[in-house]
Amino acid sequence: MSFPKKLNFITGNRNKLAEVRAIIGNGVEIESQAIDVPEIQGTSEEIAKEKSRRAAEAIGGPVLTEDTALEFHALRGLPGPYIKHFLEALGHEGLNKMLDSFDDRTAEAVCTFAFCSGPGAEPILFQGRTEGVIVRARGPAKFGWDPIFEYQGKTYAEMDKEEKNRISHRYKALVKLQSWLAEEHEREV
Ligand SMILES: O=c1[nH]c(=O)c2ncn([C@@H]3O[C@H](COP(=O)(O)OP(=O)(O)OP(=O)(O)O)[C@@H](O)[C@H]3O)c2[nH]1
Ligand SMILES: [Mg+2]
Repeated sequence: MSFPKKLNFITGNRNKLAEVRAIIGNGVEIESQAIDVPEIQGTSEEIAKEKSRRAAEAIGGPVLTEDTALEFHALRGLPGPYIKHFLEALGHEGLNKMLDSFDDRTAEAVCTFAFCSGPGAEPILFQGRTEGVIVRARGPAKFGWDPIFEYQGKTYAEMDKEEKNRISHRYKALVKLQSWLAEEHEREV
């Protein structure tokens, strides 16, 4: 497989795209198409893989996709990859209330990128995790559940962009993706 000089990040989420571009910098060109790829049920890994397979089929070429999960430890990992629907239905306060009867409010933000080199190819996964605590909303509500995910005393929403992008689940996954890209490049030259 030839080393991808450009990545076509298929996502309907503009905030994800902005963070990916900010974290990757000038290393690799990130193109994007906002195609709505149907998402299956399953683990984060299964969902991420299938999303990239379907995106590769849809555009007939190499793609990068990403799936984000928010795992509440007290709920044994739920809502996990279904956080989007829980957030839409319950909002920040509803997600907090889900944990009010538990002592444990810890959670993990999980980002799983999948690179699929084309229709029929097996996707490769790059996962990053950041541990935090679910708190009552603090900070501007610009991106999903950022205001209720606290990491070392600050919610993601209270951090400036650079600060979040140095410690986030997405940053950690992109470090792995970038080192894979560098290895592929080494192999080619
Ligand atoms: O506060 C947040 N900080 C983040 O860093 C973050 N990353 C994702 N999300 C939200 O979590 C759900 C994942 O669902 P998701 O992975 O299916 O994403 P999506 O459907 O928006 O886009 P995509 O599937 O087209 O890529 C969606 O509600 C996203 O808005 C975040 N919220
Ligand atoms: Mg989605």
